[in-house]
Amino acid sequence: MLKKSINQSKTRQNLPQSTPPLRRLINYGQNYRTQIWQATVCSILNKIFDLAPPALIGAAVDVVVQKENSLIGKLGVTDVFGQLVILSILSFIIWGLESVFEYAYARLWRNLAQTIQHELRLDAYEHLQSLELAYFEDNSTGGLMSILSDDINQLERFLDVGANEILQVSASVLIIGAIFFISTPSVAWMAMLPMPFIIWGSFAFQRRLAPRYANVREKVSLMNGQLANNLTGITTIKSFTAEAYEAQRIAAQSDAYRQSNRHAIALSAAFVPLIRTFILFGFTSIMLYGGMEVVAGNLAVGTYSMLVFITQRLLWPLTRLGETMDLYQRAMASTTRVMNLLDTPIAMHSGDISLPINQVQGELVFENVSFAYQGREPVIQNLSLQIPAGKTVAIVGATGSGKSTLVKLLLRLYEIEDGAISLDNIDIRQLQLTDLRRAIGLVSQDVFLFHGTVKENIAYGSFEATLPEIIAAAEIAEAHEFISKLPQGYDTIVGERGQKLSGGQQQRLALARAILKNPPILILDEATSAVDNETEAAIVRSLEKITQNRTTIAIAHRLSTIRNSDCIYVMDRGKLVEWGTHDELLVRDGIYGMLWRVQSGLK
Ligand SMILES: Nc1ncnc2c1ncn2[C@@H]1O[C@H](COP(=O)(O)OP(=O)(O)OP(=O)(O)O)[C@@H](O)[C@H]1O
Repeated sequence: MLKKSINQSKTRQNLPQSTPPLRRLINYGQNYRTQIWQATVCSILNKIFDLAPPALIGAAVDVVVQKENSLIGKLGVTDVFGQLVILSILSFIIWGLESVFEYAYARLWRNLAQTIQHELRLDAYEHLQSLELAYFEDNSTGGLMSILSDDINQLERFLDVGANEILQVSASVLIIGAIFFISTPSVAWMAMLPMPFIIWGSFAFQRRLAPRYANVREKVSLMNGQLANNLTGITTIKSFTAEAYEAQRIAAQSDAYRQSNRHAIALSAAFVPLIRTFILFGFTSIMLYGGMEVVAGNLAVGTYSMLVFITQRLLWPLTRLGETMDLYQRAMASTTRVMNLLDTPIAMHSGDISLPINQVQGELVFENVSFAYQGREPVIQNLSLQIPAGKTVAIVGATGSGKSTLVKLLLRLYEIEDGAISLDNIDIRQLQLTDLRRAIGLVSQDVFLFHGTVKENIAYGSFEATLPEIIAAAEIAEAHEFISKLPQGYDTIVGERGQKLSGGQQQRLALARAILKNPPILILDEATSAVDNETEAAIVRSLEKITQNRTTIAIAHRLSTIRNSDCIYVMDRGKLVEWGTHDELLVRDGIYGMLWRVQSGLK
């Protein structure tokens, strides 16, 4: 299924963002052309059979008034009862077919709506996952959530009923218009008179409603952003007793949403009454003029009653156009947002060179690397560093000096501006992204645990791992003991973001996760900062075994944990200022020497 949707997104062409949303949607839906045609045919056939009863009523009146001279009578059945029997049989057939096609179109449209919303959500999610981190920094989680859920649901609602409604109203107008012009050309123009006004009115409404609904979607997104942020930060809200303040902020966002909806409702509610006025004009004209024509003997009674019925069938459904238009406009506002997401270009492209994990040696070279976050001062400047395969190096330096940024550049979470980073002499931009990232195990400063069990969280990324392997990794990370004491051991649920565990416990699970991944390159970014000194010492001891013959980069503020590294690099404001072993750096007596003295209490 995943593969299918990837292929589907490949077959559609990217249209410019200025393209009308409906065209963008049709372009997206080209893979469903067959289903759309089938559903369209069923909708139209259903409408045709739905329009037949007025003709039957007209024929029945014709039979009882004209008797053997009726239309059916002229076909050869002179007996009135026989004529009525024929009409009854016809009614059965017509109503039966109408029901069959109603079932068919409802099933087809509704399933199509489900399929398109499912595929669109998957496509949008997969695309979102491929976007670079900077995109997520510029867009709120809540806002993106509202695109993936609300906006896509809005589209589903329109496809569910709206598309059929538009088709059937159009079919009614065409069929009934044709009947009118064929049967009674003299009064046909009267029934058609309101049409140009209705069409003009609909377009005028659409134009004015579109920006109002775009505004509604924008406000929903802002409100969801705020809600998601507050739910994530609920502990902070409580600890700062900011509940009233936050409730007020949500009230303001919710009110802005309400106001934007009011603005849209003010216009959309006026649509139906306005259309009704036009319709009334057409309906009463037919009734008056047609009636007078019957009295004058220019029009048959049967034709007259059919005309009155059919005018009503033609014009009244147009009042429903208001609701459909509403659904349509909302859906188009949502389509624009979903399509904009789908058309956001992927800035980070994978290279072509494959480097299977079992062939990685682990030699890393940074060569004159420079980097700045978007719109910020440079964070890394002209930095060069070489890590031989299998060695352990440490990076230390003041907070904000760019250590974590270096790791993000190595993982290609951001693209460097200048210079080059290579793994085993291959520029990482030429490597397949998945191969590069599979080769690296990262325990980052901010641990993220998923809602699920301890076991699942350790095995995240190593989905095939067996329980003994998971336990072995947990033992190295000094996590086995506390896990065993949890109520359900390895099956204990950790809660969203791991909130049912302490900071140190979360960190050890993340460490176990990286150890289980068994990558040729291991990066420990403050991996033990949240555990006590004793546990940290135990972890460092067990890590010493597993970091042998594995390229390891350790970032740490507590220098005692990295003193045995093969080389220690000291960073200061984006540059490497000192490097060497622990002893060499102490002799040098620079920044490292000073930091060491402070931490070991010598000064
Ligand atoms: N996503 C980002 N967008 C903009 N600026 C950023 C971003 N991430 C980090 N920075 C900035 O880049 C600089 C380096 O950050 P980095 O996280 O690399 O420092 P660090 O040395 O790892 O610090 P610490 O020891 O506190 O973890 C900081 O000034 C920070 O404000």
